Amino acid sequence: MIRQKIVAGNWKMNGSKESIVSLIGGLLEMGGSDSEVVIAPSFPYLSQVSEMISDSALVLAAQNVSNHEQGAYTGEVSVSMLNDFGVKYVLLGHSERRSLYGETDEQVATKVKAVLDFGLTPMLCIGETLEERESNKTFEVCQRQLQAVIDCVGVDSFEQMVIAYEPVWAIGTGLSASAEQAQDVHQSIRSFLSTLSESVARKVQILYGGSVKASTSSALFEMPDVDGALVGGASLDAKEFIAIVKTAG
Ligand SMILES: O=C(CO)COP(=O)(O)O
Repeated sequence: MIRQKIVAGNWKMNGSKESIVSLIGGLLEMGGSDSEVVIAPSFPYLSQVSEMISDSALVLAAQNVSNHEQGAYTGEVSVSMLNDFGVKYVLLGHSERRSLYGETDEQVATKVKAVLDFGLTPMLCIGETLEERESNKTFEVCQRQLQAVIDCVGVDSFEQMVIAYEPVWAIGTGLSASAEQAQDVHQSIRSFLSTLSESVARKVQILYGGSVKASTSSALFEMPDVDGALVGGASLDAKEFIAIVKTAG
């Protein structure tokens, strides 16, 4: 089964009206790619970015969403609002949301459901902390985070989702997992899913995230179960991000 690679840039809480013009300008010079190239700006810039990329192959993502449809939820943003701006993917369960804003596995699962119900695509982030890795709990943690979503939406829904494995110790630290470490976890995620659904396990794209740079991405992309990358810091530099996209082929 050939799975298309996805290279996604999570801009996190970075950028301004002005800086985005030059970042997108740089990305628009990239030319064609066999991979799907995705960018996730902060909410206030979705409109601006959506307009700037409308004639390109770049795909829009959001970094979070509410699990409610509408109403008295001050400060929240609904899936239908994201849909208005042509968003395709929604990052959910990013470790920064889990650790800094207390999102639980169950809350993440209800957000996944809201996104799926509207026909957009969740990009579900999972991954272990350094402490969990050192106590050999990497897979247990990933499986628990996946299971909460499976319990809520069923395993078949994973055909309409993307998984991003992001070990917390590799995020923003400059210390990427090695290609072999990533492959190891991606393979165990896929084999766990295959016990529930062969077809989901074959189809679901599993991205790696955590200090991805152009100098490390080609080794990662050569791994059979690594279907792309979720890039943080390096996605704020058009040249570096394009270089990563190029290594995906
Ligand atoms: O969290 C990440 C992407 O969602 C990874 O961030 P860095 O690439 O900056 O480590």
